[in-house]
Amino acid sequence: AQSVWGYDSDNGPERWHENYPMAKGDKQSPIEINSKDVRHDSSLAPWHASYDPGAAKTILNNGRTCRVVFDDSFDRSVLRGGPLTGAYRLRQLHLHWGSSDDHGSEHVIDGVKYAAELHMVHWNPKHGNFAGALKQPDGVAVVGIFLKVGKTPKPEMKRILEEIDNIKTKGKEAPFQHFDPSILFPKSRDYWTYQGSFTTPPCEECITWILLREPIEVSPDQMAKLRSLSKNVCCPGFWGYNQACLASVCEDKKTYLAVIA
Ligand SMILES: NS(=O)(=O)c1ccc2oc(NC(=O)c3ccccc3)nc2c1
Ligand SMILES: [Zn+2]
Repeated sequence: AQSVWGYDSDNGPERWHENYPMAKGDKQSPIEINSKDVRHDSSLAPWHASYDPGAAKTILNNGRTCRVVFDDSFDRSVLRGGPLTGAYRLRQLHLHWGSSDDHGSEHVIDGVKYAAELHMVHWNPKHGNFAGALKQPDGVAVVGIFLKVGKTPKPEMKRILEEIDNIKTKGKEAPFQHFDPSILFPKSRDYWTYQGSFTTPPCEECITWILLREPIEVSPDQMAKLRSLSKNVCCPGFWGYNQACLASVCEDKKTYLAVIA
């Protein structure tokens, strides 16, 4: 259906601008980062996150990704420093992944596509609410963490991925409490930063990106678990990058259904 955006040829990034004019902006994300073009800015401070584990509320499968939602009704879980002025409130975190380990991240670093990319979305309370913050260049700050498949997976990722079994179908939401997402941060706080946008519609150019240089590791079966989320939502919705794997699964199902039919 043309009306719903996605990653197919008829509703993909090349056509998002038809419904979301911002998609044709000059500060669109994601981008490729080439170390040779990166400039060191000595005026940048280190960034700091101080999250309250009690702020975690629910985990939901919105038909595109799995999203953990936090209480952002006051400065309870905030991100400060780095390129930011003031405290930005953590609203949600979600992931982007692909159908195989050689792709899936949205940002590409020196030609490297990681298996997945985790986004922690924060907004600037000086703009009143999230919807207001979307309209401001300093409205939103997203910390991006790259995930690569390895042998020493981060045990903390387990918590999110274990929950996936409870939100198998689109629209499913489950309680997700007592969770401090800063346990997902890699050892190094090194980061790249740039002014960009939402990587999916509405593509608003309101994001200060803070991309962590050091990836975290997940195990092969943790990646499979993430991809399994796609398997159970075989609908033409807007799955995003995992559209490919969903399509393959759908394809299989269709073929399978065709066989049944
Ligand atoms: N990949 S991204 O650039 O981080 C990205 C892209 C698109 C997004 O839409 C939203 N909406 C909410 O969080 C939201 C949460 C609750 C209510 C309304 C909106 N967050 C996004 C982050
Ligand atoms: Zn994202």
